[in-house]
Amino acid sequence: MATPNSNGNGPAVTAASKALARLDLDGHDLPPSPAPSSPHAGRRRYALATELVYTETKDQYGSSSIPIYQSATFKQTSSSGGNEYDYTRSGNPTRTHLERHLAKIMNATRALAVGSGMGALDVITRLLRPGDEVITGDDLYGGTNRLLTYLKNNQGVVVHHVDTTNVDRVREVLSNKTAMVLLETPTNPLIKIVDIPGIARVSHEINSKALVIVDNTMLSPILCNPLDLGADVVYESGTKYLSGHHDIMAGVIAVNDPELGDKMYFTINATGCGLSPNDSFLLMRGVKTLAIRMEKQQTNAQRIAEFLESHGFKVRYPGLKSHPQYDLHWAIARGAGAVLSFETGDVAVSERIVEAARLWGISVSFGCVNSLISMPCRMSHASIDAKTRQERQMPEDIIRLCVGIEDVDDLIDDLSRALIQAGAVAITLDGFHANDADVDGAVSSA
Ligand SMILES: Cc1ncc(COP(=O)(O)O)c(C=O)c1O
Ligand SMILES: N[C@@H](CCSC[C@H](N)C(=O)O)C(=O)O
Repeated sequence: MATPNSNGNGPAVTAASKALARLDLDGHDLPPSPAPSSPHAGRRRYALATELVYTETKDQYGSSSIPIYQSATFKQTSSSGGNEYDYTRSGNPTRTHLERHLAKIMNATRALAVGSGMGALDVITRLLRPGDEVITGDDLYGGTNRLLTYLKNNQGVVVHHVDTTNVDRVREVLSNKTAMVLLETPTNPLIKIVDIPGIARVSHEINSKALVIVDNTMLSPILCNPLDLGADVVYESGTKYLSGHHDIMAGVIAVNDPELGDKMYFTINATGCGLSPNDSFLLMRGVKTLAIRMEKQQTNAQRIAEFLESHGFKVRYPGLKSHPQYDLHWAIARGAGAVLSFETGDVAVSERIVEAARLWGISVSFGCVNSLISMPCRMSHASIDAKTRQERQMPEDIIRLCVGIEDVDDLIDDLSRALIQAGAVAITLDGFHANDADVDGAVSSA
């Protein structure tokens, strides 16, 4: 029986609404086979900042934002199925909408959304087989290092940590056993820059089957599209810039090769790590403001990096001309991002600065609207043992700043007060400068 529409002016189930019902939420014709295994990207027509906001949800109510399909299971029209979705582990309309939107902004044909950034790397590394080799950096997010160490110790995977800022170091270990080259740029927390196109070229030349995988968490798609630079797979922690408010955990994978996409979708369905409908909604909402958040965050970060450098601290930030890989960074990215690190030369002083800050929250993570301060060796990278940290030249006193959207003068005032209170600076008639500062010295070697 027909039900009245919202105006009460006649039946809701008209020929037009029946036609609409054959379209999915993005207005695409429903394919005959189940769509969750083959979501396709919308094509980009506008500038990225526009595309971030622009989505079409053509449901029968004209919803402006994607509804949260908070349902584990879906009714079928017959015992053999008939509905596009059957079970949320396998696919959910809110997640599909998000994945299509992400594919569009990541310049991919397919994106997959999972429960965390580490979940994304887990899905990717399940493509590995015992005996496969992975080449990766010697400055990496601690959780990435932990998962790779697990694979090495338990799954028979060989892991080479090399200086990925040098293409020749990667070339030296590439072979027909290389299954993956896993890159992070800028690296977390030393802010080293990696030549994605150079490494992709040499990797594919030496082994056409090697997958070049880029963790794009530090930049996000608004600043870098690794798939356009020769990468085969890009993944990100959606917990960071993509969502932007530290209210969800999420991970995203994007590819252009349909076979790779299908293999990773299989893992997501088989293991049940797909992003929940509610978190898919929140990630979708967050993504829409990515451009404006990043613009403000990196403007603030630039001011703070310049402030610290001008007071004699050794600062690592690709927005500073003193960064030794400044040109390389700007060849692969459209902005410097909002994470920077600096050293004080003394672990106890660093500890006092972090603990004296008020506006800057002492937290791991980054990419959020509020500013954070941390000591990576004790926090985000504590899972890398002290000996390895030392071998990889990770300074124990390094402080990481993850800059948010607050008023930059407030951030600088709070940081200045913390530096003074911690005894990190010598106060002179002209102002203050880092104790024992080599005043010329920003990053002498990254
Ligand atoms: C560079 C980088 N990649 C991946 C991850 C993992 O993301 P998640 O915390 O969402 O699992 C993090 C942080 O956690 C990170 O900093
Ligand atoms: N206890 C966590 C630490 C997460 S660090 C989060 C983020 N990637 C960062 O760099 O701050 C863990 O051990 O994974």
